[in-house]
Amino acid sequence: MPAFDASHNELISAARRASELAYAPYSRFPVGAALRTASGKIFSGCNVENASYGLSMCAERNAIFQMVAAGETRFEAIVISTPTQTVTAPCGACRQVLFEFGPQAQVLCICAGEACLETTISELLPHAFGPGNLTP
Ligand SMILES: O=c1ccn([C@H]2C[C@H](O)[C@@H](CO)O2)c(=O)[nH]1
Ligand SMILES: [Zn+2]
Repeated sequence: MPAFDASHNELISAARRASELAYAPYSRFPVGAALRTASGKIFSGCNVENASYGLSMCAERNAIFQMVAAGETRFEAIVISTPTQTVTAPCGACRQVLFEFGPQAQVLCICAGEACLETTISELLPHAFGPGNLTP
């Protein structure tokens, strides 16, 4: 079954809710992310910026870190939500971190407009470097 069939509505609501909690006073670009783990749990995150701009953290990585801190290391699907007219796909740093914990994961990017992007980590990060490369 495709990863977005069963509970995509729940993930979409969680990602939208998360974007409302974004701390983005500098970019004014709120992002929310919500992922579903292999065990069926949902974790979400928003972007959290800082006056020292470079310390800002993306929504996607915050959602991943919530998952890991709760004892899970595998996710199957992630929704990324922005209140814009065009969709936002994860940045390069997030693609790398997403690959670590969900190399087969489905990715759905949604926005306030009609546009959406349904893709995969492997499509977003082809020929990825990952844990498998470290084993001889
Ligand atoms: O996929 C993305 C792209 C950007 N941001 C955040 C980082 C920064 O706080 C703001 C503008 O880049 O949006 C995310 O959270 N996820
Ligand atoms: Zn990012």
